[in-house]
Amino acid sequence: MSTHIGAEMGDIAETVLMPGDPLRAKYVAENFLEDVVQYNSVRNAFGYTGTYKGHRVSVQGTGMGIPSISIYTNELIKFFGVKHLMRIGSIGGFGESVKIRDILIAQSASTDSAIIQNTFKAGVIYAPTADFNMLLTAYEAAKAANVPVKVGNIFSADRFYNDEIDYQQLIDYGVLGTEMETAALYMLAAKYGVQALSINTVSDNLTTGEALSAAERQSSFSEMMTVALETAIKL
Ligand SMILES: O=P(O)(O)O[C@H]1O[C@H](CO)[C@@H](O)[C@H]1O
Ligand SMILES: O=c1cc[nH]c(=O)[nH]1
Repeated sequence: MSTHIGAEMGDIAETVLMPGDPLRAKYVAENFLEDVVQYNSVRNAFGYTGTYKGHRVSVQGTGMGIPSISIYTNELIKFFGVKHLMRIGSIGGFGESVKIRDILIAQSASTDSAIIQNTFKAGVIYAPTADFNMLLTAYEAAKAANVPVKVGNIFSADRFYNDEIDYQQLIDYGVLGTEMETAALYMLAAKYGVQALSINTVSDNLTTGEALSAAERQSSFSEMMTVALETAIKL
């Protein structure tokens, strides 16, 4: 048992899917997993373990933002022995070439969060990076499922509402979209010697103003979950 996860060692699989929204964790458990056991309801950050095609997989809601995902990442690794952490998130796309419903796999994550400066000594700007084996496996799973997928740098923002940031500069430097967790996930996975990947469905586009309806969001997210689960069983 840890401060924010009311489970025992062994209750959580070595591979954990990590949506920000706890209700997305519930949706995955109810629609994609078999023999499901709910192991966490502390703060309504729902966590479940079940099987997918006979392989044990867990899914844990992480909440929004770097402070929140950092709590769950630390506890999953340190208290429950998790080895593969896979964010399944939503993301705002940048530029006209990033389409609604595209899946963006984060090869790396830039950030305006202070976690990098607070971790490394002055002068070092660490680059949080995906595990290559997980990334390659997920990319191949997306291609096999004929799902539109792009791989590259994303931006893990400290603020959802930010009218002071220069999004155009990020676009000019090839950043694909913005969410709020991946940089911390990758940095902490590296710190503890485990593997992490962030897979995100484009729910809206900050350049074009397009956005998915709630119903469209659900079916598009299902494609991401299939990619994530097909990846999980190959690790
Ligand atoms: O849909 P999730 O996984 O929560 O991810 C995105 O959505 C939230 C903001 O609405 C942030 O957590 C952001 O990263
Ligand atoms: O953090 C996020 C997630 C989805 N869309 C955004 O614009 N930002």
